[in-house]
Amino acid sequence: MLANQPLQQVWLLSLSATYSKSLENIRQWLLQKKIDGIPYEKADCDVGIVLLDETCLDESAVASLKACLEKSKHIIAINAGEEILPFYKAWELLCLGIDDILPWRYQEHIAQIIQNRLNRWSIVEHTLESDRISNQLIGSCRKWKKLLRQVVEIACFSNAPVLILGESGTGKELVARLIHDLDKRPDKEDLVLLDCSTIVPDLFGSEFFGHEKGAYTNAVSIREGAFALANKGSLFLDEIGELPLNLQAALLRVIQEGTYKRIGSNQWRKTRFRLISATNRDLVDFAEKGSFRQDLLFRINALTIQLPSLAERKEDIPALAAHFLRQAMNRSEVPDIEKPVLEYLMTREYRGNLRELKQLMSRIAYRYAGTGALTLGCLPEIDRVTPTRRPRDWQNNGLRNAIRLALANGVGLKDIKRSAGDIALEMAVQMAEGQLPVAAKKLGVSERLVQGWWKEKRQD
Ligand SMILES: Nc1ncnc2c1ncn2[C@@H]1O[C@H](COP(=O)(O)OP(=O)(O)OP(=O)(O)O)[C@@H](O)[C@H]1O
Repeated sequence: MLANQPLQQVWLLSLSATYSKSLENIRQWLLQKKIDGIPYEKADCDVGIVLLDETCLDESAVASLKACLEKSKHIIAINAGEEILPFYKAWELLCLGIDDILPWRYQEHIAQIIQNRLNRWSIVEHTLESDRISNQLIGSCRKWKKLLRQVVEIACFSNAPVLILGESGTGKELVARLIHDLDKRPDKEDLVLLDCSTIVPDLFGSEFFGHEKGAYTNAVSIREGAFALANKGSLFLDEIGELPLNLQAALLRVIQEGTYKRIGSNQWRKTRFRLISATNRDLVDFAEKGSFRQDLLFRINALTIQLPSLAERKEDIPALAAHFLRQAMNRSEVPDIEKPVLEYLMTREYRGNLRELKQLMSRIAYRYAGTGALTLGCLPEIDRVTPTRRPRDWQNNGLRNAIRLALANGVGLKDIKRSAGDIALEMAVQMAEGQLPVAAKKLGVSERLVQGWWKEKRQD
């Protein structure tokens, strides 16, 4: 039974030296409560319980917390102080990635809350290791793993409508299918998929509601619509942002009440499905401009999942490339990908995200000569970076998106310049395999500058 398997280990840490005594008391107390996994004290395990008080959130405490977050999948903070944490401090902790902040004052509930959280996370972690996920949803970067945890938790523990956001080709349909597959309803039926961008307006009613015989000239027999077909299962409305305004109103009632009438019938019918919607549009902006109904938006996004673009998870490109190559070659063993090809794959722009990488890998597979590693020669003409294309294109290579995101988050020009410089230095050193003079040459700067930067970085 998954639920009975504890997470591997739970460790405890005090962020304040003055709290080490209280930490020991709390540890003893948790031990008495026989919570699974406690007491391990290694700092590189699944769950951390961090003891803090409101006075100890200084720079060094935040740095320790960040280090803990690097090592653990989940962190619960126990606030041992007398006072409730001020909102801005609690918010700071949540933004850092802390899962929950429990006030020690509510001691009678803490053990049960921790145990419940551990049980839930245990199920999530074991599900993440299943073949269904590890063989089909490739990626191991922190951002992707965190997102998958969120998806699994939603799928296993909630029936609320889910809205999946993300650029085209980021895996929205794949995630929708995963949510349906992991849904634990005992009487679960099928997933019904409707692409809202392809529905002909005249057929909209029939597609969603179904029709009676004779309802239209061509309605020669009864037709079940998507609401009936999705009963007890899930309804996936892909590209929901493309649904015309007049058609959005018709969706409201069935989503809210679970009742609908077939076209040409006066009889109310019941349906019960999990609604999953997806879009690459900014629906909040659409709603503000009046092209998407605000009330529909509230109903479809009880839970929101934001998928990262491929540019935001570059570390996953080698694993994804190998996965798509395996699919394209239709075999489990695939050739090694030579370093220059990997470098090309890592630095290239992917406007179509994972779908574009997938297509590229099938083009590369097609050119593979059948033996040895994949070399640059396997790149089709169309994918080759020519010197004339490079200068014009390099800025589009995710940089514009990154700057847009930085500005939207209030990051100023000074920090943008510093970060861009740091990244350029880091990459050049990486590409030069640690040889600082070579990196300096690549960057067109003095060796002294690179050495100075390197020294500073190592001190950090
Ligand atoms: N994490 C992943 N691991 C492996 N394959 C993936 C992953 N994410 C997406 N893919 C593959 O990438 C392709 C695009 O994914 P999908 O169709 O789910 O994207 P989408 O966001 O729904 O696209 P669109 O918005 O254009 O409909 C599919 O072939 C899918 O199998």
